[in-house]
Amino acid sequence: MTGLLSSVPYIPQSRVRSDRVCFEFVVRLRMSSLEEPLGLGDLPKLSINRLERFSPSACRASVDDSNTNNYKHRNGGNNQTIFHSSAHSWHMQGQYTDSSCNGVLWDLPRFVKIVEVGPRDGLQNEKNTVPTSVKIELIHKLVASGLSVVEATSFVSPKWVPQLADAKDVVEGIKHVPDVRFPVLTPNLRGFEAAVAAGAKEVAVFASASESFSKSNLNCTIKESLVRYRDVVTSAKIHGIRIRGYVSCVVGCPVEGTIHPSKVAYVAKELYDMGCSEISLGDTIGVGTAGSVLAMLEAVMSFVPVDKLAVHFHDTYGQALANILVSLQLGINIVDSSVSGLGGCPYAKGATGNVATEDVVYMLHGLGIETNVDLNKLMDAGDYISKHLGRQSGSKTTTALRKLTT
Ligand SMILES: CC(C)(COP(=O)([O-])OP(=O)([O-])OC[C@H]1O[C@@H](n2cnc3c(N)ncnc32)[C@H](O)[C@@H]1OP(=O)([O-])[O-])[C@@H](O)C(=O)NCCC(=O)NCCSC(=O)C[C@@](C)(O)CC(=O)[O-]
Repeated sequence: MTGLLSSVPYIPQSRVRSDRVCFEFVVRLRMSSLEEPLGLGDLPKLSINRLERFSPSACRASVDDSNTNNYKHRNGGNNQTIFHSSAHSWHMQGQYTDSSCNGVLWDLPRFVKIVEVGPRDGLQNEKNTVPTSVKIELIHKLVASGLSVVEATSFVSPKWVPQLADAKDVVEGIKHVPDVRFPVLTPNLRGFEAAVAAGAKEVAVFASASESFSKSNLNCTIKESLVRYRDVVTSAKIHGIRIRGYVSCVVGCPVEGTIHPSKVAYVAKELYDMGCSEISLGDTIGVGTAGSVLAMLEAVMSFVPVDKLAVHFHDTYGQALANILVSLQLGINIVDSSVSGLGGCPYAKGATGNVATEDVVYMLHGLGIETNVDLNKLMDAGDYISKHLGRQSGSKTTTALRKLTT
């Protein structure tokens, strides 16, 4: 038993509670000795869903000096204010009160990398196929706003996702754009090879923590998908191509309901161990809350370093920003989002769009966190695609700000 206990990972004491250690021990033990991930009934009844009270560590030094006066300096000057300066001071970017230092907001990252998934996740679910030229123009506008990673399209079966059947042409239309990363989704080696042939320099594979969702999204079991992805990763390494791994249904599945954190940890660890450089955790149907997301992240963080994790929230229940905030507090600094809140998965009925990038940027800038994104230009990109789709932006920030300025 002592030998087994030594395999429990070191956990900083400030973040330890005995039930968490026990939980991690059981997960690790199970993962090291069994091929299958844990089932819901496998674990002793642990109170992992109770919110752990982290002892607030010292606030970031930058919080002390963050206010609207120095925000311009901290943010490179591209987002000082986006309104007429006379009124609406509550909207000022980067505004703090002293409460940010009293332990309510602590340990937030200084910079968050936003992975814009609108052109892929956003458009894959549209009823009417968006013309290639519109997709390319949208990507250019997103890049112009300062976004440095834009997931462009998918090399999946056009029978499964006809909306993205023009993947090759989209990649062709953006490949001259410098200094921006354009990952594309690949479900198998065939998709990977097509992506590379088209000129893609970065790909993403997507597994699921739910067996049912894996079947409906990829037509294979979780295990089979991981075998496929091992081939993709091997090939990606040969080509020197960076590869991201997604885990879908990290909190809930449209068929299975609640997904246990250990199942998510299992798939995330497999993807990380095979060589994915970043693991994006997707709440595909947007059912997570800060409580369930915290439990899930803690389980995953026992196996994957926090700086390799990204979060990907759909906003079906309006919880996405709260979930992002709790993720930031745990140390995650990569956030996926979709311009205008576009999106949804064709194989996840009822799921609405991703959290709107505009709303994420508004929140992050309000917290004094840098993104290098210009909110005005981002809203222009959102207006462009919303106009094309013939509907209002799904971003609350855009809706509110447009009301102020028109
Ligand atoms: C995996 C497959 C292909 C299996 O599909 P299958 O039907 O089991 O496999 P298959 O090998 O029989 O192939 C079916 C047909 O597709 C072709 N095919 C096969 N592979 C490719 C390829 N790469 N590119 C182009 N064509 C391909 C293949 O050649 C064949 O054509 P046919 O012979 O009938 O004419 C299919 O299930 C598929 O494409 N699934 C993708 C579904 C998808 O894109 N879902 C949305 C993305 S995931 C998501 O949104 C979640 C995420 C990532 O955002 C995170 C979150 O929100 O939580």
